[in-house]
Amino acid sequence: MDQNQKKQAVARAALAYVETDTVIGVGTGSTVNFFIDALADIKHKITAAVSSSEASTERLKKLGIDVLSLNEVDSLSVYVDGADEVTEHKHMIKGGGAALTQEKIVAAVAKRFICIVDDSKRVPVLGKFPLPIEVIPMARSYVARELVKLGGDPVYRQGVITDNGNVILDVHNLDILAPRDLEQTLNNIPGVVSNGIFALRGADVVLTASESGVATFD
Ligand SMILES: O=C[C@H](O)[C@H](O)[C@H](O)COP(=O)(O)O
Repeated sequence: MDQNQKKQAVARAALAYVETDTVIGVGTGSTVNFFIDALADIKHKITAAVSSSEASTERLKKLGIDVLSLNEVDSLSVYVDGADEVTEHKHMIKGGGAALTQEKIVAAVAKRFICIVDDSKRVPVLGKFPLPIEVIPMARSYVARELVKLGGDPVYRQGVITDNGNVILDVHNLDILAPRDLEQTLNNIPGVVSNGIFALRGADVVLTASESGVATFD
């Protein structure tokens, strides 16, 4: 099974968490793209979707799935999204596709977060994947200096502007042994819009595809 087949298998497994007649939250990325494609087969089952990026909104709409703005809904039954890294504590790094801020907001509204990954994303400790941080453009250099003080090695993601009009710093070499503390510390730096640690609100269920099938961890 190649990586795309694993992504497709785990995306299809997530359909079991889609509740009838509810609005669901949809993440961003290559794994979620397989989920959106699979969702099209059962689109009559849901009321609509709330999306975490322009890319996912476009894909959902193309497949005839209604997309609502988050301000139009009070609750989401479930949020389905991929991750760049996930631990056994269901803490994640996200934002490889620069969609972290809207992903974090949509996930916060959802009753359950279903994380869908292939086995290459499972890690014992977060941090090998450079940690994405969305930053207000005029604060970029200041935030970078603060990140160096925290022991990180920030790299400006050239040519990328987020859906919110901001920039991304990818932080290498951070020791993420206490993800909830670091998530909070990073949130407190003026100019940081959000950071890619999802630990204060981690996943509720992690579905992992490997050669032997899809494993559920909840
Ligand atoms: O900003 C992007 C998101 O956090 C993605 O969910 C994450 O990067 C995983 O993407 P993929 O499924 O393409 O590996």
